Amino acid sequence: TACSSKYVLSQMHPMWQGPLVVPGGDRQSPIDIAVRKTVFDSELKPLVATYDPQTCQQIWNNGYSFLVEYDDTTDKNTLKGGPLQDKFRLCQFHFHWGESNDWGSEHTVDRRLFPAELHLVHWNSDRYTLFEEAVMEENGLAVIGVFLKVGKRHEGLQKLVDALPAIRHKDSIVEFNRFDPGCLLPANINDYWTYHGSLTTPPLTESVSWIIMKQHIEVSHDQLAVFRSLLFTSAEEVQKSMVNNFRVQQPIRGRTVRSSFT
Ligand SMILES: NS(=O)(=O)c1ccc(C(=O)NCC(=O)NCCc2c[nH]cn2)cc1
Ligand SMILES: [Cu+2]
Ligand SMILES: [Zn+2]
Repeated sequence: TACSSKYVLSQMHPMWQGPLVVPGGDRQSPIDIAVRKTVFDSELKPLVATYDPQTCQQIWNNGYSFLVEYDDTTDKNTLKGGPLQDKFRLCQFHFHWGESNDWGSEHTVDRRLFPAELHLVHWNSDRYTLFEEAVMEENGLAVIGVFLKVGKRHEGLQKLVDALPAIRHKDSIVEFNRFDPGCLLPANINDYWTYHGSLTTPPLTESVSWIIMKQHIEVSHDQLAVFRSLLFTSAEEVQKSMVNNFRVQQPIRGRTVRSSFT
């Protein structure tokens, strides 16, 4: 496993990440999960994720990543339990990845980097009526993070991979239906780490209950290579490959990462 010391990532950070550290921000993401410093919390409940593939709407390149967006005007795609007090609605999922298989994830486990990380973004529909409201509130969002490793081909991911050439440039969008986000979750979703943090791209708001899965999923080298064929740039601009779209890690600032397993 590649450790981050082998790859001292350049401190130069593309402006898309926004400032390296948000002034006054003491709950920023991503972070390293130092396993021996995590605290087992027996009160953490099993996670209950219920998703309806029919509510999948579009896939688009927003210039940071590619997003698969769901109809979140009803309670068809919900997440509850785990560390959450309320019911949350899936709004979108997206990934972060590197230019090579040696790095790409935003979170790390004992400094171990993964080639990519999936984020399933949910907002608190018990307390708010719109994502845009929830994104500003401390208990507004819940994001499930799943690490990707290079190995066998992920059959469920292929439908998504096949749609990527159509959204190569920034701001391109295509209709995308009947995709079950549940197929991207690991077999066991009850072993996770959880902590309070932020969005990892602007607006970087400290409104996220992070739920990072202990178990990774596997995708093939070729599937990941298609992610890297996307562009940060729009059709008129000089082409820049969409790679290394992860934020540098942020100070833990005394936060505790809880684990649902011993
Ligand atoms: N990397 S990360 O921390 O997980 C993350 C970073 C930024 C955003 C964000 O800014 N997200 C806007 C957005 O997703 N807006 C959708 C609006 C919407 C509502 N309903 C359907 N789409 C979401 C997640
Ligand atoms: Cu900068
Ligand atoms: Zn993300």
